[in-house]
Formats: sequence, C-alpha cells, structure tokens
Amino acid sequence: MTPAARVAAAIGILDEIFAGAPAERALTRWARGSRFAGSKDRAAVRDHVFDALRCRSSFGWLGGGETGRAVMIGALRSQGLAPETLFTGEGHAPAPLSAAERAALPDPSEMPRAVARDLPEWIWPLVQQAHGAAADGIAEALRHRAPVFLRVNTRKQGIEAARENLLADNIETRPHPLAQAALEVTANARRVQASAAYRDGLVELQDVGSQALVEALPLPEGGRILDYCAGGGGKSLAMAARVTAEFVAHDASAARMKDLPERAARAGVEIRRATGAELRAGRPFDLVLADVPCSGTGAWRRSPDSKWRFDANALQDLVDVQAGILRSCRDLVSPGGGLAYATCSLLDQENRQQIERFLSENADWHEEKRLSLTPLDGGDGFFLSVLRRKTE
Ligand SMILES: C[S@@+](CC[C@H](N)C(=O)[O-])C[C@H]1O[C@@H](n2cnc3c(N)ncnc32)[C@H](O)[C@@H]1O
Repeated sequence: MTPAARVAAAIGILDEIFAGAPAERALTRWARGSRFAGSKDRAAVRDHVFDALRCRSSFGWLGGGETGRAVMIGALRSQGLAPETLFTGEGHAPAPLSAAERAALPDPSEMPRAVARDLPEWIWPLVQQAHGAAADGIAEALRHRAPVFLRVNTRKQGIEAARENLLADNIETRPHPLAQAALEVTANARRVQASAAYRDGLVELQDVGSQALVEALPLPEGGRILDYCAGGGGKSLAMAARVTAEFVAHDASAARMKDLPERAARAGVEIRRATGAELRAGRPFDLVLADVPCSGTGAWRRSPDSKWRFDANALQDLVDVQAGILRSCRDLVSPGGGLAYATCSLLDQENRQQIERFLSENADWHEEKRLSLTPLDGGDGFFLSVLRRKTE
C-alpha cells in the first residue's frame, strides 16, 4: 500500500470508530477485508488510527472537522506536512482537498488549551483535582504513544542475559529505573512475540508502572497470595517471579484467565485458579491483590478510544463496583494480612477516595503504603494502596 492508501484506510476505520465501533473491532474488520495489506501496512494503518485517537480533538481542530478525513488532514498538518501531498485522489489515495478544506487552515498558535489537551472536557477538572500542577504534563503525555516494556523473568535469567537473547532477534532494549526487572524496547518492538526469549518465557510484555506496582507489594514468602481480579494473570506471574508462595488467581470472568495455565507453565511457576465459591469456602489469605476494573485513565495512551467513550456515569458505576470488590476481598484476608488495592486510574474518585471510604468503614484496618504513578514517571499511571488488617 502507498502511504496515501494507508491514510485512506485509516480514514475509513476512524469513521467507523466515530460511529461507535470499538477500535480493535474496526481494525480487525478492515484487516479481514483487506487481504492485500501486508503486516507493515497493517501496522502503519493501526499507528495512524491510534495516533489520531490520542489527538482526536486537536487534529480535528487542525483539519476543520470531526470526521476521519478531517482528523487525518489535521494529523498531517500537526506534523508540518501539507495534506495535499497525500490527498491526491490518485490510485487509492483520499480525494483531493475541497476548497473549504484548503481554506480551513487555522493558525496552530490559536488552538484553545482545552482542545490542545486532547482530553474530554468533563474529566479535566478531575485530573487537575488529583494532580494539580502536573495535570497539564499528564494530559500531554497521554497524547503520545506508550513505550513497549518487557519484564525479565529473573527466575530464569538475569537482565543482561535476557538483553543478549533479545538482541539475537534484533530487539534492542535498555533497563528502566522504575522497576528492577524492566526493559524498555528501543528497536523492533513488533518482533517481541515471535522472539525466542518471549517463546521461552524469559520475558513477558508488561508495562513498567505495572511492574513497579508489583515490586512495591509486601509479598509474604511462603504465604498464601490471592490475585482477585487476575484477568490474563500478568500481575500473578510478576508476583510469582518475586517470591515462592501459594498463588491463587480469580476473576469474575473465568474466560479472561483461560491462557493463565499456559503462561504460568512458560514462566515455570504454579498458579491455581479458583471460583468465588471456592474462595469463600477456603482458608483466608496473607495477601489479596485487588487490581480492580477501572477507568483506565492511566493507560489511555494504549487504549485511546476509551478516552472519548468514558463518561461520568461510567465512572460512578466503576466506583460502586470497586467498593464492592474491596468489601469482598476484605473478608478473604487473614488477621494481620494485607489487602492491596490497585488501579490504572489517575482519578481520586477511584483511588484516594475509595481508600478513605474503606478506612472510615473498617476501623480494624490501616493503610500501610501508597504508591501513585503517572505517565510522567515513564510507564502507565497506577495507584496502589496496601491496607493491613489488625491481628485480632
Ligand atoms: C484491571 S483488570 C485486571 C488486570 C490483571 N490483573 C492484569 O494484571 O493483567 C480487572 C479485572 O477485574 C475483573 N472483574 C470485574 N469485576 C470483578 C469482580 N466483581 N470480581 C472479580 N473480578 C472482577 C475483570 O474481569 C478484569 O479482568
């Protein structure tokens, strides 16, 4: 595909997303119907679509509209490129610019701040409330692609040996200060999943913030540890790499954990899966991790369409679900045990306020540790509060 044809494809996909289709589904539909597109074409179109979603409001402003076409015109203008060079109408290129589109060439220095932030207006005060002077920088960070991070499975190999292994597949990396076992991929990130190091369980794909969160957990060596919202099990695996303990994983959606046995086997660790009924009937845990469903605001670089879909009602629903999960987990912790509440949210409503409410309702608990990360720290935004139950 020519560069112009890739832009034309992105325009069609963006229009589908703007009409309500989830980004991944729209991309998959396009790929299925475009067998002529090679892997480089698919990657380039995906990058166009995700870049445009991250900067939807500012690109739309530069392109003079809210359609996929306007946003892609704005995307080119934001890079100082004249859209006319690709919008030629030749072959599979998008149609040439209309007189109105050519005329709509705003002065970028006049872009309103609210547009330039590329955040929905309703959420801006909440980000400011939680992060004060850092809020602007956080909004700016969310406008850019997230780096790819790996976690080295230090049970199998040291950091430098893993880097060598990756290099054999031309994957270049560097350590990252936020987490001990983290590598940031600096070249050929798309080759990771086909690499020998990945296949052999030497590395896992995991954001560095997520790794820092797990490194901050007080994991009891030899204890019983529950990952209550395990999902695909990324944090279970990271915990199991740190200590030898009895690991149990649970998720309201059993389907989300379907790959966990295979991933655990690849990593050389054991993680048992359990239903809610089994947990309630079983012995309590020394540590329960509740990595609750959340707005994902801290990870909006990776799923930028959520940024524009999320609303205040959804936030309230999440806050209620999170409070319910905290209550369920509380009852699974042994006396003296810990409850680690985690989100990838940047909002007080899902973070600080949840903990304050929990502590006000549960006098026999105290907060032992808190960690708050934003994309300004290098990885996704995360919040962690470790709560401790009194001994009796
Ligand atoms: C943030 S994701 C977990 C990500 C996972 N810990 C990881 O590191 O990959 C939240 C998970 O909570 C699960 N979930 C939602 N409501 C739940 C509930 N009431 N009880 C247990 N799990 C729930 C979702 O299915 C989802 O997999």
